[in-house]
Amino acid sequence: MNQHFTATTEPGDQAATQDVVRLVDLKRRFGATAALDGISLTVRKGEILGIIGRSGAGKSTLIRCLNGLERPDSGEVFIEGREISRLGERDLQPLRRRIGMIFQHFNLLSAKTVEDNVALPLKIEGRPKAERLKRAAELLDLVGLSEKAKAYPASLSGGQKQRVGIARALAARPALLLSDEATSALDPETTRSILALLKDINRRLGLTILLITHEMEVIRSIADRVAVIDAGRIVEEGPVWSVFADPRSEITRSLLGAIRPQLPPELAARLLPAGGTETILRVDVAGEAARAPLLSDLAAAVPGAFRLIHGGIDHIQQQPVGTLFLSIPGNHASHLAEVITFLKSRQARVEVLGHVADPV
Ligand SMILES: Nc1ncnc2c1ncn2[C@@H]1O[C@H](COP(=O)(O)OP(=O)(O)OP(=O)(O)O)[C@@H](O)[C@H]1O
Repeated sequence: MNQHFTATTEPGDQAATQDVVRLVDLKRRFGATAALDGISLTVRKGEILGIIGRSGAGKSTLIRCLNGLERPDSGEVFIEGREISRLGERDLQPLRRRIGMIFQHFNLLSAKTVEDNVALPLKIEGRPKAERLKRAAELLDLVGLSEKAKAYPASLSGGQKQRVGIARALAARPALLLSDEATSALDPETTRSILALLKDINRRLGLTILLITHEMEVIRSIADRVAVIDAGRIVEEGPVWSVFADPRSEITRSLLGAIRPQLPPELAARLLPAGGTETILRVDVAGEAARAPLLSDLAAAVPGAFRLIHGGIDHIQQQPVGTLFLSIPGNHASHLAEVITFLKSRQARVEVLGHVADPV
């Protein structure tokens, strides 16, 4: 497994007791398929952890192990420090309430009003009606839907339905909000507003969120850390900005796909494997390397022209992350080697993409 940073918590220390979820070497097979093949992972209090993987990677099996609907063949599932994977139904029920869930298709009850949907978890807990209605009103205010309290789900837009879903998931004051592809059925603008709401609730209430998704854009918008799973294993894990800046596994690169900066197609089509009069470099920078005046320093350090032909610096989690595409004119191996050595000395990652016959 590629580890972008090492865990700093030791069992028993203060930070470890702050873990809302801890999975230890979780395994679950279905016949010949290893749906979970040794997953170890923690969700720390107050953080947003994203789990991303392609279809069949093991995400649903992981969720079912978390809420006790599936028993792992081996390994442990701790929720707020309590191991749940061998508990019976009766002991599981109160622990399940510690996890609020939101779903792709909202799962609202169509015959109940918005406020009754939101209050449902409290009704199941046997809370008095006055308390349920007060809490539902507070939560509808939190998600910006107070005026819809008496409406029925059918009269709401997808985004409004998901806001109701979020309010309902929070009703019983869970320790963890588990979002299972919660924006996958929404258009991009509604997705942005739901993600902004989740981030806002995370900041204001310190709510811990586990986001399960197959979309990197979702991870990029709000997650603090990301774990990439494939074939039941974690193939890469780290702070979102660092995984975006330096994806180590092929699966992560492929999931990043179009949201990783690329050379424009018309330029990419002109690339030759050898020869040509200019060399095209891809230069990836992040963190300190992206804050430094890299290009002016390059110009000062290595005589000879270069041109910036595409790219720029973006920000993920307040960290600069960027990709610059440079054209190095002339076909002098020693000059090119000097440019590359300089860029690498500044912690940039450099890739020779190819050569072009005519100036870009
Ligand atoms: N009950 C089951 N019986 C047999 N095979 C199963 C069962 N549940 C899951 N699997 C297999 O385990 C693997 C992981 O499935 P899982 O549903 O956890 O993946 P996923 O990442 O949630 O996929 P998707 O995004 O498509 O929902 C898949 O190969 C799947 O076919």
